[in-house]
Amino acid sequence: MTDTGAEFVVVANRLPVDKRVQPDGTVTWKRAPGGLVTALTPTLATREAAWVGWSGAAASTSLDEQGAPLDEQPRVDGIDIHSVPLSSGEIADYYEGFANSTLWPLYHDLLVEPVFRHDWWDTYVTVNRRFAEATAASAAQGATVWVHDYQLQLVPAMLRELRPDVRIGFFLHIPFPSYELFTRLPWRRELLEGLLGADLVGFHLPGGAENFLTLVRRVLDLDTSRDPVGVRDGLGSITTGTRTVRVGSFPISINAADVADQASKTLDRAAQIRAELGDPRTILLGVDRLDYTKGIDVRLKGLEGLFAAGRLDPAETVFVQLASPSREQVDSYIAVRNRIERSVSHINGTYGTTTSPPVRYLLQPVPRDELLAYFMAADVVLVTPLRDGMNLVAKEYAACRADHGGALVLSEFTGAAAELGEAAYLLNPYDDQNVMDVIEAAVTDDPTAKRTRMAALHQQVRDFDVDLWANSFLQSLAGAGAANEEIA
Ligand SMILES: Nc1nc2c(ncn2[C@@H]2O[C@H](COP(=O)(O)OP(=O)(O)O)[C@@H](O)[C@H]2O)c(=O)[nH]1
Ligand SMILES: O=P(O)(O)OC[C@H]1O[C@H](O[C@H]2O[C@H](CO)[C@@H](O)[C@H](O)[C@H]2O)[C@H](O)[C@@H](O)[C@@H]1O
Repeated sequence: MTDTGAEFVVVANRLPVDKRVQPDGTVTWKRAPGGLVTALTPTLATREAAWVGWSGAAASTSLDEQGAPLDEQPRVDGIDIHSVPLSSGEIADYYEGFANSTLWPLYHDLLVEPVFRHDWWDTYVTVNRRFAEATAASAAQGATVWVHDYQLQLVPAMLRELRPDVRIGFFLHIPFPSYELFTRLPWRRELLEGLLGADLVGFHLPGGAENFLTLVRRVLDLDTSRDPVGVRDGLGSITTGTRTVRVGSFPISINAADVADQASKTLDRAAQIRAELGDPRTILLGVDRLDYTKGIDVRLKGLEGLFAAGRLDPAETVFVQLASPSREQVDSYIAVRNRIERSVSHINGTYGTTTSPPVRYLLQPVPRDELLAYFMAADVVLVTPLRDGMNLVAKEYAACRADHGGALVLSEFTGAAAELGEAAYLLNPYDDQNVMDVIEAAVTDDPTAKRTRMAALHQQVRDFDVDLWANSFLQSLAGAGAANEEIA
């Protein structure tokens, strides 16, 4: 880190680098390509930048005099990496506990029952404070700080307390729930007050922004705007003391030109994948973290129904599900994995032969190039979440298909449906009949109609890419911060 600190600081639960410890104990850090780091690369490249986050592993370093693990600060590709250490107990209570067993299910429509535990909350506060302190130490005077996601909702107010000179933006990557769901939280006031430390609070969809405005008005009794919030425009506002917090909708996207370019180099591998799968008439594909929100079981049930009714022929159809292990210590994730694996076995046992099972299921992340080759090989991609903040897989598939081949089946309950819903094959994952009808239509529809739909999807993601997301958020933040600084 420079002596004066960074002028742009990203704060996210995850670091954009992987830490490797060699057998001799030497530590190396390698950039890990992820959605957020790709999105922010142009911004990070043009400024003195720092990234505050967690390495993903329990801290193995020694403890300081307060008993907290010591942190690490490598510089990787010009970014000051500030690694916030978490002990294994903190990972259990803050990450697996409060973030992923309380907030995640509550914000995703109670798909599983959230667990409310005061000891988890206490650790969430402690860890958020550690992130805020690390950020305060790494930011230059007047820096712009962009805090990300539900794991760190207390950071904006904690950071403002420590560093009133910095501009603070907060972006939530998952859905933001209604008053009725959110107010179940025993700590509803604290979480809202935490977010109000920001100059700008951003959501994917206007609905999330409007839920936030309603909650602030009703729970904290503050003055807020009441007009509908627009997309990248028409910001809402909240008055708190002498400050105005702006509230907006900024749908995240991908670097579509880059994805299309990379995908165009995988055509040989795509042809090889089709051959390896037995050259079926139809390849269906799912790509997800193994999460109960993603509706992997929904698509399996739909497929089974279509096989059972003779509407799709299992001898001519292969469904490939690429699943990445996720949050594996959390009970609800263990349960959904068991459900999915039972269903895969049942379908293959009932509708397959020993040499050609209709479902191919992989529980491992695949390399990026391989993933793009699967997108190019797929006739239909199934994106069927019960609830999802955005869903970048849907956008990546649309970006890959510059050839206008393939078809996208997309759940209404994804953020992506707000932009891709007209040209995708839209389904309601809660309606078994509709799931079957829509998957069947995407397989059997007239090829010209499919090409028209994919051309529209591809154009949409080319026109609204990730630069637009980052730039529109940061421009709104600059405006919101400047207005507050004038008053101060
Ligand atoms: N390289 C690779 N990327 C994956 C794999 N599975 C999912 N991804 C990527 O992970 C991201 C998932 O983002 P999204 O659909 O928004 O869902 P999220 O998991 O809830 O963030 C996308 O960029 C996917 O391409 C995999 O097996 N390999
Ligand atoms: O860090 P993990 O616990 O392994 O989880 C991975 C990320 O999952 C979530 O992704 C969300 O953000 C995407 C991009 O905005 C969006 O498309 C998707 O709908 C969301 O589910 C989570 O929000 C991230 O914090 C996690 O790092």
